[in-house]
Amino acid sequence: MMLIKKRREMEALKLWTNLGSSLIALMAAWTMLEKYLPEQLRGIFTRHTQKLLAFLNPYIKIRFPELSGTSRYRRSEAYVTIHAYLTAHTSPAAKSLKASDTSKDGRSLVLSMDEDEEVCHVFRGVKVWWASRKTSPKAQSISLYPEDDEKRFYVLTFHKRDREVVVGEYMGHVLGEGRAIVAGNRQRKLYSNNPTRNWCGWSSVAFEHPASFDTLAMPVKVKEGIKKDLVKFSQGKSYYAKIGKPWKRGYLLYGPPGTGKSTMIAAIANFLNYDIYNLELTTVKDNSELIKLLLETTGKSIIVIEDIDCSLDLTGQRKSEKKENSEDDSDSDDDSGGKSNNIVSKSLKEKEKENKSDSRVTLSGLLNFIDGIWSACGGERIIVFTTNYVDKLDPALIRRGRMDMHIEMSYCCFEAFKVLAKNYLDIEEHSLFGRVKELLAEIKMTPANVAENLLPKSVEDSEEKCLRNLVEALEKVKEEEDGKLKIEKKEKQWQWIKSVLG
Ligand SMILES: Nc1ncnc2c1ncn2[C@@H]1O[C@H](COP(=O)(O)OP(=O)(O)OP(=O)(O)O)[C@@H](O)[C@H]1O
Ligand SMILES: [Mg+2]
Repeated sequence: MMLIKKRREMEALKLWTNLGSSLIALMAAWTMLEKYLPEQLRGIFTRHTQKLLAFLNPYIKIRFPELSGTSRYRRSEAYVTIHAYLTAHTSPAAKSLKASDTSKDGRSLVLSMDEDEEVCHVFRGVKVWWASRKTSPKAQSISLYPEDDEKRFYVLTFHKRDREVVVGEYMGHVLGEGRAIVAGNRQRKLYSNNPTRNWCGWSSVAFEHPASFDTLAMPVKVKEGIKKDLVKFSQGKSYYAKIGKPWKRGYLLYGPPGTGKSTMIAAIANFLNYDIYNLELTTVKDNSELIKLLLETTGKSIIVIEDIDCSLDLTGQRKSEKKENSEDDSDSDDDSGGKSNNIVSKSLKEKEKENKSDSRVTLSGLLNFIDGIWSACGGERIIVFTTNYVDKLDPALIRRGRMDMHIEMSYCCFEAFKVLAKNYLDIEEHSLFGRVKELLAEIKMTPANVAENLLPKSVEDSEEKCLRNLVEALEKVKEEEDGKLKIEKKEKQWQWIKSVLG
């Protein structure tokens, strides 16, 4: 694609535009005059004037307003995409530029076309002109935020004989490339649902977690399997459409605390370049609020419910207790029918949260959220549940098809330790590795614990020192466990003697 800007052509275009404007002025004068003309003459004259205008001006204009028609504050996707495309392609040609510091790293300047700047592009021999414009607020109106009242838009002008190429191929090219640029520049976000008194919705911060699959300590085979599954999913738009399934996938991550479940979520988000919506179920009022939150999420995102086993009390028992407390507090969204409402049997953590939660979200509401009709809106979403107690979850919640992948995050094995040693100490081999391997085969230590022992505690700490710290910690755990085993053995022997002696 060639980029050129020819003054003469622009001037010719302006001439046509000016001519058009003069005719429009004439039309305006005519509108005033036509009141005084007889009815029959009025129609004829108007028709002919419009034909003359179309004949004299062979150019077609398409306007792309910044704000979409449906919402005053929502930027139109077409405008954003075109802006990205023009910013990438226009800067060398345009003479009047606007600088902003919104590049992804926040360090370099981004130059884009300034308002009232125009550029000419040639696409497959067809010339088009892009102009950046804005309309200012009416002089009489007073606004606290005058900038908000300015309406920006792009205007695309082309000859009517090129209409087919421009509207079809050229716009396809601009939107396709623009979307790719927007995706590449996108600052990913971490959303959380923070209800205030009158408002329930998502608030966001920039997502900057550095975790990746390379830094994740777990067996390579498992990691590769997950990566392949994610790639297949993210490229599966047409496949999902073909098999008639909403384009989403459920992951259940389970395992003891400190085995990397949350870290895995961050690694997935970084791997796929997705946003994260961290859903705190205990603050969701009821099932309809849950659906509302779902509908507000965008595609290319991961919806996370951490510690699903203690996020909510959905037990039938509690439900009836609640009803006793407030008879008229019936939940119209609770359409669970005969379905079991026992998501989990109560855990300690869950009991702790019990008093804090005013949520009336039910299991059926949650199932509806995961794969009801609404769940198909938006597409390209991954839903992740994490739990420390997978056995306590209701099988309906985690059955295949809902939670497609069940991934166990477990204690640190030697393979996982090697990843941590590479990350934390930048070493791949050491004489102490053999001892670490022996110990890890015998005792259970979480990756979080291993990582903490490997972390240098001062600038003087060498790799050797950190590895020794780990070996000492592992040996200490082994001693404790051996001691416990001895006591248990003695206890059993004592019980046996007691039973023999009667
Ligand atoms: N598999 C792992 N690979 C790399 N680092 C890990 C891994 N597991 C734990 N860590 C380290 O331990 C810290 C805690 O891990 P993380 O929060 O991911 O655990 P978790 O399984 O989510 O725990 P919880 O069940 O308590 O939420 C992380 O910040 C990370 O540094
Ligand atoms: Mg966690």
